[in-house]
This record gives sequence, C-alpha cells and structure tokens, in this order.
Amino acid sequence: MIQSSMSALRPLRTLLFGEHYSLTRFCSGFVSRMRYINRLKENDAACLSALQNGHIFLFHRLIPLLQCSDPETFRPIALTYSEVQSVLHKCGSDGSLLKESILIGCSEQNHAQFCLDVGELDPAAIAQNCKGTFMDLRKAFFLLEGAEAPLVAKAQALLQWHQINRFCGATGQLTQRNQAGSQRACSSSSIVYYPKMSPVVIVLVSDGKRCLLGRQSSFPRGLYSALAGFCDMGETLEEALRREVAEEVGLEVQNIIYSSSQHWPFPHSSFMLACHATVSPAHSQLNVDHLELEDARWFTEEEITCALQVKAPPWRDHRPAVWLPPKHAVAHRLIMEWREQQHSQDTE
Ligand SMILES: NC(=O)c1ccc[n+]([C@@H]2O[C@H](COP(=O)([O-])OP(=O)(O)OC[C@H]3O[C@@H](n4cnc5c(N)ncnc54)[C@H](O)[C@@H]3O)[C@@H](O)[C@H]2O)c1
Ligand SMILES: [Mg+2]
Repeated sequence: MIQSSMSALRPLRTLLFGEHYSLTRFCSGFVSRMRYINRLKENDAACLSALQNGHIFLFHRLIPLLQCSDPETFRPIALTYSEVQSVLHKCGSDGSLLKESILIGCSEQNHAQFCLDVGELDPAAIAQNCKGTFMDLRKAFFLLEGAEAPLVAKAQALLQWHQINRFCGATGQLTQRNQAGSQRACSSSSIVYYPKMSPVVIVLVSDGKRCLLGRQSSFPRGLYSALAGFCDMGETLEEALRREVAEEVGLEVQNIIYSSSQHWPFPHSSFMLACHATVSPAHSQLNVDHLELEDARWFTEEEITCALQVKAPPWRDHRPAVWLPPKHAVAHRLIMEWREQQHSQDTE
C-alpha cells in the first residue's frame, strides 16, 4: 500500500526547513522538489531516510521491470521500501541490497524515486513476485509513455555508469559512491567522478523547401534520420554542428537555431542537442561521405508526410519504404517542427 503523499512530505519538509517549518513557507512545487533532490545528494543520512519513504524501480542487469498497463503501453513498477524488502526476502536475499539503490528523482507526489539492480537474484522469481516483466530498454523505451521513458532511461544509464566506474582511472583504486549514487570518489586520491553524458549535435538542415535526412548502414532498412555527431573536446555546439554536416554531406550551413535536447541512452548516454539549420538552394548539392553515411537525401514536405505514415518497418517488399524515427526520438521532434514551419509558410 503506497503511503499518502502527506506522510511522504514529512522528510521533504523536515529536510528543507528543519523540524520547525511553517506551512505558509512550505511550497510543494517544482522548486521544493529540486531542492529536496539536491539535499539528498549532499546528505547520506537524509537520502537513506528518503529511501525508506520513497519509490523504488527494479532492474535486472540493466533491464527494467515493467508492468503492462494496456496492450501497447508498459509502466515501470513503483515499489515501496517494505515491498522491495519483502520481495528480496522471498528471493533469498537479506535485503541489505536495498542500500545500493540510486536516487533518480522525486515524483510530483513528493516521493523520492530510486532504482536498484537485483542482478544477483533470479529474475523470474522477482518478476513473478512483482507481477511484472523484465524488458530490454531498446524495446521498452518505445512502449513507455510520457515522462516514464526518460526516467527509466536515466535509471539504466546511472546503474550502468556505476558498474563501469568502480575503479579510479588515475590510481586504479576502488571508488566509493555516496548514498544517492550521484558521485563516486577514489578511495586513495581526492578525485571525484560524476555520471557523464556525451554531447551530440543533431540537426535538421533545410533549403527552404526540403529537409535533409541521412542513414548509416547500421540503421534498420528504410530508416532515415537527422544528421548527428558527437561533439569533439573544446567545440561549441555550433562548431560541432557545422563540422558534422560538412563531414557527412559536404554542406556549409547557416542560421543555426536551437530546438531542444534529449538524453538518448542508445548505445551509451548521449546528450542530444537538437537544432535547425539552413543552406541556400544554390548551395544544396550533396557530397555524401559514404564512410560516414550509407545515404543522405533531400525530402519534400509531401515525402515527409508519407514517411510519417509508415509505422512499422515495411519488410513486405524488397525495397522498404522510407520511415522516420519514432516520436520518442528528438529527430522526430525536429522533423515535426520543420513540417509545421512549412505549413505556416504555405498559409502566409
Ligand atoms: N535520438 C535521436 O533522434 C538520434 C538520432 C540520430 C542519432 N542519435 C544518436 O546520436 C549518436 C551520434 O550519432 P552518430 O553515430 O551519427 O555519431 P558520429 O557521426 O559522431 O559518428 C559516430 C562516431 O563517433 C565516434 N564516437 C563514438 N562515441 C563517441 C563519444 N562518446 N564521443 C566522441 N566520439 C564518439 C566513433 O568514432 C563513432 O564511429 C549515436 O549514439 C546515435 O544513437 C540519436
Ligand atoms: Mg553522424
């Protein structure tokens, strides 16, 4: 039984304002949740207390535990501390694993949210006890709704980061995590490690009437996406974007406009920085580097509209139709923004 949000507020209020808080000062909004999370990262005891009042999402060797909420949609299972304790005991664990939980956020009902990898236990027994199923993130990510997909992706990325950063790169000594799991410190030097994402620029280039999409040979047949590339050390967003477009298709872009960003967990944590950019029609001749891309081409608004109708990969015919990244991907958002802009131009 998940407690009422009022009782969950207690750790949050106490932590923010100490034992003597006044309700008038208390704001249960976004600001207080962000400050609460920040405090938990800095205060191990408070984090341990929040864990006992929080919600925990289970993983098994980086694979999330989900529940089917309707045929097409899955949800992560938010378990309370005592529920996880009971499941661990039923699966032969003494429950000490719980303190390995990692802080991932705070729900709008003010429950601190954690993830825990139970990789050493039997996944079938865990799944049965929780009435859920472990599903690989590459599939689960596109079946999760709303804010739950990024939360599950963040949890998996943090669990993976801890698994591959157990030793200090400079001294070779073990690193120790804090209770929240927001950092690891070398046990013999003063080096502190923080979870990292790799910055990636992704850009939809337009020549005013068409947009430019490309595909790598590793992409599923028929899938085209916006051009993307990892930022090199020391580069600005704009420099990386100009370099990547020049490298991949031989164009020099102008008018770079920031759109949005996204944490993209595949294959490792990329921090997608999405932009629009333009080239003049007179300078839109592509010169594709086929070492980087299998293909790149200009698409008219009509072709984009057709490609957006193509749901699943059309394996029926020998030459698959063009299809586009799903709505969870920031490339999809860029394409939709470009299309809306074309519509508004057409109606002007
Ligand atoms: N969410 C989306 O809509 C979307 C769309 C397209 C690509 N992406 C992601 O963007 C990322 C970059 O795309 P790309 O493959 O075209 O990149 P890219 O054009 O830079 O080419 C990949 C090359 O970058 C180098 N590289 C790999 N990891 C790196 C790192 N962490 N830092 C610096 N260089 C690295 C390697 O040499 C690799 O071969 C990929 O992870 C891809 O999954 C996301
Ligand atoms: Mg690229």
